[in-house]
Amino acid sequence: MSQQKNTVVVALDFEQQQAALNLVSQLDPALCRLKVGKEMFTHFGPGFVTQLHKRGFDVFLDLKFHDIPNTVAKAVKAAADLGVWMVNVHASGGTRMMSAAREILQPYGDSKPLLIAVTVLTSMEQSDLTELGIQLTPEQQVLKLAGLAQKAGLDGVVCSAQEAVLLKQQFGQDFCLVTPGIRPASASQDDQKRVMTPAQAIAAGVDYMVIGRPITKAADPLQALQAIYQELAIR
Ligand SMILES: O=c1ccn([C@@H]2O[C@H](COP(=O)(O)O)[C@@H](O)[C@H]2O)c(=O)[nH]1
Repeated sequence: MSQQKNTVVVALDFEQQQAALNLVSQLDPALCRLKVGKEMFTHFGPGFVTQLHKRGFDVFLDLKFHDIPNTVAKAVKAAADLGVWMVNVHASGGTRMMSAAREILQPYGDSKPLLIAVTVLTSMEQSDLTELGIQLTPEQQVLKLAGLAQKAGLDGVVCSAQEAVLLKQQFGQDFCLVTPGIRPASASQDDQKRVMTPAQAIAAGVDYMVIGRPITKAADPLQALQAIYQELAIR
């Protein structure tokens, strides 16, 4: 288990910018990274990301781009120009789309963001795939999409921690696994389906755990984050 990594990425999903900044002011860039998703980016735009950067945080821009290759590549370039630490696209956009996203980042060299592909959303279970006409289990579908992401040269995938052991075996330790759907044992599952506790996720080998509501809706968010690290016994 890594003693160094800043493994928790706090998902900032707030309607009010000030509410998010109030939480951020309690946090430390040495303790966690931050994720900005569709809700806050649609409300507050790149300026919100810049504010987080000015406070010293690494930002995962979780916009899950899914479009034609040219459009996705240009959007990924815009994210790189914004200076984000991590950006993502949907693996179901296909290998050509993912390759275009990777290629446009090449001129950024060492300063390019990690480029990650979303496999099967952690809110989805077998019946959701069946409804879409996909005859594979979530694990099989994740494996298939992760294979496409690796072939396209991406840095890793968003998946459930439930798939982590298999993915690390299949694609190697350097293939980065980013896992939402993390729930401390006492927390509500909310709309997540494929969940694991923080300790289970780390034991399974995930690199970064995305955690939102169990921290952001807690009466004392900093205490909730610290309790997660205590559970992992790495802080
Ligand atoms: O498969 C996915 C991909 C992204 N997410 C995002 O992660 C957070 C999870 O928040 P919680 O409050 O901890 O459920 C949220 O921003 C999602 O958009 C995901 O959950 N699953």
